[in-house]
Amino acid sequence: MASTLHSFASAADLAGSLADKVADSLSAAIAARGTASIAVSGGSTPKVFFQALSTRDIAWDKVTITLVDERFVPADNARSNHLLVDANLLQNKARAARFLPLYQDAASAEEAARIATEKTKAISSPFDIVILGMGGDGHTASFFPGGSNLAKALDASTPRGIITMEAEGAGEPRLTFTFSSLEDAALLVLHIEGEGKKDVLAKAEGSGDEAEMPIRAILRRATSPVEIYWAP
Ligand SMILES: O=C(O)[C@H](O)[C@@H](O)[C@H](O)[C@H](O)COP(=O)(O)O
Repeated sequence: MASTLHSFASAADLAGSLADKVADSLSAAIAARGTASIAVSGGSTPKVFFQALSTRDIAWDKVTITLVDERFVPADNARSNHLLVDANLLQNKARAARFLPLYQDAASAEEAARIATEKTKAISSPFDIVILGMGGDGHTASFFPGGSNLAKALDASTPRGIITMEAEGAGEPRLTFTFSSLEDAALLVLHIEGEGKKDVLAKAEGSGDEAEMPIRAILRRATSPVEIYWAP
């Protein structure tokens, strides 16, 4: 599917513009269905965007927020994406939103993925909004090169839901929504920042296997147009 690059002079400009776009999309979904859903990524990039979005005056009590992926750690662990969202997005007006975590206090990541899949089925699909990030290795979500479940994660026929992923660059075992869960969001955003990530994107947009740079699956096969938000 096509992608559109939206470039900004600064991270602050990008955050404000993306927060406005997301708030408008959430409000449109609420007007149409009475509810709205958004799946966000963790990492270091989204923090300023989360803070901007948290201030937007929309019907947050009608919004369900979840994560694109999560490290298999509890929410009090510094590596937790839940902790990042709690500290930066579930603040201000967005405090009224419902948050569905992926991490579950289970005996294994596999059991946590099974439970999280069941619990997130309550979110209507497709997502209204998905915000993806991208690592320097071309991963997105927890679709890591060499990942234990990469083929299953990227297979369009894999049912929607959450699966585990282990990979050299991933740290802890990961819980991640599948490609099939993310690729048809009404608003599909790839949020990256820095010259280095722009170079990684250019390489990903070139030829090569999806397994080498899994972001290629989104860029090449997503049903929805990919809105790429970039700032230096
Ligand atoms: O759990 C995570 O880390 C994210 O979901 C992951 O997919 C992230 O988006 C990329 O790794 C980019 O991370 P940075 O924003 O830190 O570069």
